[in-house]
Amino acid sequence: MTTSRRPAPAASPVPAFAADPHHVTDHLLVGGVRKSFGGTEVLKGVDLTVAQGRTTAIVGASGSGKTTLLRVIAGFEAPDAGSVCLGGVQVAGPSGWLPAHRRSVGYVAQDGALFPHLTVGQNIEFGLPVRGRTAAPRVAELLEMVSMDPAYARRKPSQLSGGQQQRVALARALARQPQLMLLDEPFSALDAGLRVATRRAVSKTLSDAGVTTILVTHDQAEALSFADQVAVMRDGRLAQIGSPFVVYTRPTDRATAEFLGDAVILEAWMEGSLALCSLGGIPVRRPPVQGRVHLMLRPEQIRIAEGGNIRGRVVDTDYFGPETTVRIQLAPIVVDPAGPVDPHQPVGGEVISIRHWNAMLARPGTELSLKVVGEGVVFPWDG
Ligand SMILES: Nc1ncnc2c1ncn2[C@@H]1O[C@H](COP(=O)(O)OP(=O)(O)OP(=O)(O)O)[C@@H](O)[C@H]1O
Repeated sequence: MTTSRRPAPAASPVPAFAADPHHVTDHLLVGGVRKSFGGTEVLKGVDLTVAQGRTTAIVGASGSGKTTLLRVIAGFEAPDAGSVCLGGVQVAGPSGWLPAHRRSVGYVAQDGALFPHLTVGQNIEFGLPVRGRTAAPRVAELLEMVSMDPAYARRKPSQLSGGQQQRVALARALARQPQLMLLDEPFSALDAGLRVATRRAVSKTLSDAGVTTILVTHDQAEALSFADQVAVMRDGRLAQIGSPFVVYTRPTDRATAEFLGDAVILEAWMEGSLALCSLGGIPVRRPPVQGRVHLMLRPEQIRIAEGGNIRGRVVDTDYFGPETTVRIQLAPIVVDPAGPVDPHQPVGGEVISIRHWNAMLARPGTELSLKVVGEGVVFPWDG
């Protein structure tokens, strides 16, 4: 997130027009959007579709272009190329431009950006058609929606914590009853417990109201739990778009796999639909290549199991309360010296990380047997 961003000039007075009628259930269509700042291309051709009333999380490393994309959708920046359609109307692009205030879009910035001279109540009223006493019940309702006591309405933003300010910013955005809500890391200032509770409350409020929502976040777990669809942004492009389950279990490349959570990555030899590696033959659905590959499994797919046919020894552990990360060195694979020589035979010995609930079970040096559940994903070998 950068701080000094000026609103985009109205690109042209050309009126917005109705787009392709086949896309009526798609609330938001972003097509081929490019945006540069001072010769640096920040968005390099972004395509994104969000269905009416659904929630998309855009996740990606700092500086990958998430906020810029949100600002283009909101109308605070004009794209250099490509288009944005909202509810079948082109609001940015070669054939139309609608300024931000006419897009029925709510936007909650990373820093909340409340008006410091107004009270909390007046900040929220800003989005309401009524003011003062008439607005009070609705202000109270909106504060409750973001888990705040209505008594806060009389305070100034400077008398609130960062997390409370963020929740007031959400309430102010909700007051306008936008059809599309853009949330730029709105929960990042909240502590862990409040963060989960506020996220649930906001998600429920928005989905009950049928508001299409886009959430930008750094937090992979937040993206996976909040959204119907996750879009992974990397270096100005969306590297993968899919359901949380699909992007987590079937990432399209190694960088996406590692960004979305812990991954066990092993050298393997792909033969048909089996990846042969130090963990045995792991089934892979629709492998993109044969031969030498990187195999990816999630740590929770590797279980400590009595009688499991993979042997390993605990190297060390990291205790996290409900679970412990256990680093295990896989046993070297013993090859029959009298048997045929197979150059693709795995050799074992790699160190992998798995998770286990019982920290006591996994003291360093303990010998364990393991088994793998489910399928792996493979990526072409890149050395
Ligand atoms: N108005 C601007 N002028 C110049 N450069 C900008 C402007 N807005 C964004 N950038 C640059 O574009 C790049 C992407 O910024 P952006 O804020 O979109 O990333 P982000 O993925 O949201 O990052 P973060 O997660 O840290 O907020 C950064 O290098 C940033 O410095």
